[in-house]
Amino acid sequence: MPLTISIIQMDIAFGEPKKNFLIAEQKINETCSGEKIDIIVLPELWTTGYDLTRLDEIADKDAENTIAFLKRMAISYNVHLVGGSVANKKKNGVFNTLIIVNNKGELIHTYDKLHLFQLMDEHLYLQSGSAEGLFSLEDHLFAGMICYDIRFPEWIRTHSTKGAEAIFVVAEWPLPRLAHWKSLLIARAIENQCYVIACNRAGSDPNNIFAGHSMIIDPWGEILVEATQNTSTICGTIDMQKVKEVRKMIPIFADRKPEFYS
Ligand SMILES: O=C(O)CCC(=O)C(=O)O
Repeated sequence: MPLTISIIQMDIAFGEPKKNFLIAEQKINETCSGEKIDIIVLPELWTTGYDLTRLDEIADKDAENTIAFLKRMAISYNVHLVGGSVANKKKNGVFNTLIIVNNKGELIHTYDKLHLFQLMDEHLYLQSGSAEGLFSLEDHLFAGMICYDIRFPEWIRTHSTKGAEAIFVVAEWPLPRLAHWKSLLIARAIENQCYVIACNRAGSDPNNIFAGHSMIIDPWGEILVEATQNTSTICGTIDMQKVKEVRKMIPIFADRKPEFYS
């Protein structure tokens, strides 16, 4: 059964979680007031932005507020949420955590960003995760990835060889590397023969202008929908039959020779 996805490419108020919860709620309300949406996607660090020096103060303790918010949205609008990532303050530090909640309001999975991006000082303020991003919704296996993770094809492959049919990417990807964003996302879709559903943020913060250009790419590498650089919500439909067809036509998973790869 095809699934309709809504990607919320929002601007993020720097270091202001309260404001960002209001923005997200309004956008979720707007996108759910039209056609039936199955899955909503939010961007990376959407409650705080990259206000890293204040994380101790503004990070969400055990992501409690964010999880409660996502559960409330999921039940109110009967929608699954790949609820973006947030600064998540645990006992052993602050993590960049992606949260998935299903349309019954159940917490399905959390994934802590594995690869920390040194160019934006993440390694100085955040802890690296240690577990996979696989999760299941509507009887399909998906994977959640965060921004810089897409530069590590082996990490995405770890998930596609375990059966992921779509990769959800949440990001705050800066404008100067827009060409990398597009090329990497398309490459990940083609080489893993899966959908790539990528949600970037819009706007700017004191250090960066962000690229926007959220998109949905099919398993053949075709872009189905793509946002501009501006704040917007884009919708598209994915059909897992297409994943089966492409994987049958060019059976790369059967043809792999992992014994030769280091
Ligand atoms: O890899 C890049 O160029 C951007 C990565 C990034 O912005 C992030 O991981 O937050």
